[in-house]
Amino acid sequence: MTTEILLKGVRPYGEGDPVDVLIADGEIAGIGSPSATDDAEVVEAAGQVLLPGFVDLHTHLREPGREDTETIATGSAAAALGGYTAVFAMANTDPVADNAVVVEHVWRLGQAAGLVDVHPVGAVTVGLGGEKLAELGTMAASAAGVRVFSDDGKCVHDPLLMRRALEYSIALDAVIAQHAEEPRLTVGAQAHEGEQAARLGYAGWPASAEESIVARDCLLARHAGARLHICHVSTAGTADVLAWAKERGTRVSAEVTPHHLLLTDERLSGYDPVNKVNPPLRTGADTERLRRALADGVIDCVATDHAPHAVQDKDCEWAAAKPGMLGLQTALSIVTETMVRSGLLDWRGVARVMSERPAEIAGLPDQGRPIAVGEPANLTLVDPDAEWTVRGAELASIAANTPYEGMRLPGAVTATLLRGRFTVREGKLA
Ligand SMILES: NC(=O)N[C@@H](CC(=O)O)C(=O)O
Ligand SMILES: [Zn+2]
Ligand SMILES: [Zn+2]
Repeated sequence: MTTEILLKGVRPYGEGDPVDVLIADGEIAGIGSPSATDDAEVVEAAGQVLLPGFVDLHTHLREPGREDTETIATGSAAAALGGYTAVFAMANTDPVADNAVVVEHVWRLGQAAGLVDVHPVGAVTVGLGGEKLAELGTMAASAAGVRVFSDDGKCVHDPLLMRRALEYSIALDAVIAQHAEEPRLTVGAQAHEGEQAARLGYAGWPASAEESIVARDCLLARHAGARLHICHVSTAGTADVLAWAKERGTRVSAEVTPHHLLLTDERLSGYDPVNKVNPPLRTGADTERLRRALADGVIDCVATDHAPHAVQDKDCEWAAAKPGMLGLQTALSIVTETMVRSGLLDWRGVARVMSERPAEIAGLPDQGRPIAVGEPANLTLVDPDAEWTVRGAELASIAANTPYEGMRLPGAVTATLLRGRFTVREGKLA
């Protein structure tokens, strides 16, 4: 038998009076004033909020291929420190995760690291080439049990191929996650198409390049009766399209990143490529609409799009820099800032958008579960009153490309439990 853990004085979902929560054998064994054995590990957690462990549908762990920027072990550490108990690792590695061998490799490395369940996302097309469907069936049947497929980084822009992928996904009970970017509309694009890009002289990435693909794919998914997930929604217009599609019963879900909830293209005046990301930072009106869409369920969940990059790929001229920013260790704080402090979500709502909905979308039976006796102890403890200052060099990722460098942020993850075992304790890896 494993040692029991007693979390003292926590508030599940930030609601009601403080209770003690007993964890034994990987499960929640008691809530209220349960009695623990003498050798139980007691954690004084007065005032802290207990949430189901976070689930990230969108992360880039860079292994295999770019282990100089992140590995599955270092990315797992960043995830656990960020309160995550499961993450989905995108397929745009080198080699691409477009076959059973690569996805099984990623799954096994994640289990060996043991800090978070790393679920590989399988590529939709061979080599992310957008020309030929990958073997979705063998990836689904592999030890990794892939249920989320995406060419993220690239858009599956051929409508016939997208239609076939959606049709094929039904039999696998899988979901196709689309990076919505019509490539013909974003040739050479460097920034959100608008006043700011015009002022800085950057080729623009128009909102319609995202919205047109989202609308098209909602129609394709509805026609096929398949499940579609939209990656990193970045525009107000996409929220409108999603609201319309959901109203008419389309099986579509969507995620928004913390950075698209907080940051705008006004940041680009500093010419610092740390702010370069795909899709680009949009306008204040977009962030406002995205926050409301997340609060009212038009957007289902938060996903980090954690995208580590090497110094030489970021510390260079804007046009040559790679798009993407770190996100795993700052997500909870950005959500606290944009959604909780603003009054748009309570902690019950945070549990929904950071744990329950992503677990449902990906079909994970043991994640995003209620905080109740007999449920698996995949849990996150949050200090809602804590503040901390972001230092890229201190984050667990190998890369340090955080856009929040030096910012003071609210909300801190103090502990994470995976199947009843601490992966993080007192804010540090256990
Ligand atoms: N978001 C990004 O700007 N970059 C991602 C790819 C992606 O999510 O499209 C990456 O892999 O670096
Ligand atoms: Zn993408
Ligand atoms: Zn991505």
